[in-house]
Amino acid sequence: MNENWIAPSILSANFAKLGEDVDNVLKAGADIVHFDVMDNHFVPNLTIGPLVCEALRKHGVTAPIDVHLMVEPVDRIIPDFAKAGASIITFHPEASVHIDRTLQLIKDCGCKAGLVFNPGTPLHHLDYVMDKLDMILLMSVNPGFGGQSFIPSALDKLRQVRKRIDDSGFDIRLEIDGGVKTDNIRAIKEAGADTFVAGSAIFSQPDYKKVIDDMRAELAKAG
Ligand SMILES: O=C(CO)[C@@H](O)[C@H](O)COP(=O)(O)O
Ligand SMILES: [Fe+2]
Repeated sequence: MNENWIAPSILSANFAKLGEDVDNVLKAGADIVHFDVMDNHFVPNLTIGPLVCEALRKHGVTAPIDVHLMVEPVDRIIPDFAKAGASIITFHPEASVHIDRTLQLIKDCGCKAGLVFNPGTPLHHLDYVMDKLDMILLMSVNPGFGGQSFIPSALDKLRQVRKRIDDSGFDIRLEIDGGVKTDNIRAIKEAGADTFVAGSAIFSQPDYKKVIDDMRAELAKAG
């Protein structure tokens, strides 16, 4: 796999032809599929669940599926997503009463596990669980919708988390989600991210390959 993962958010894909759209974005060079799950309770929007994840697997999608849970409570739905073919499952600490238990549940189900931080969520939730994390996802918009603008304070937060990961010595991906575009991806990489969710930036364009190639070219310039 590439060192930098491009993760198209299928929230901005065409749901009327989702399998085909996911095939096309993977063919265009995407590394993983970012799968946004919203419950109209934890966030003000309603999207897709395990049945759609399973349908993508049955359709033939073999790339990792990165399930971003924006639901509360989280534990009940985790085994269903694992059975449906999820590879990575991330959740927000506000949505779980026992984050260590939820992380362990994800791992016991055979998936990689991660925590998601909203722009205003402090990082202390990382304090005692670094050894259980495969991914840390920082939101650079408030969750619920695609197509929002990148919140600049996420860059400083990325730098802080990059240091925490490097100091820990654990192998943890650092993912950024919200408002990622060709013109800011380099600064985001330089702040420490290695996994880049992009929804509207990719799916709003007719040529997915051009956007992904342009993003990789920007990433290659990062110092
Ligand atoms: O989790 C979310 C929104 O809650 C994201 O994954 C968005 O879907 C990203 O979309 P863009 O900001 O890239 O359009
Ligand atoms: Fe997301």
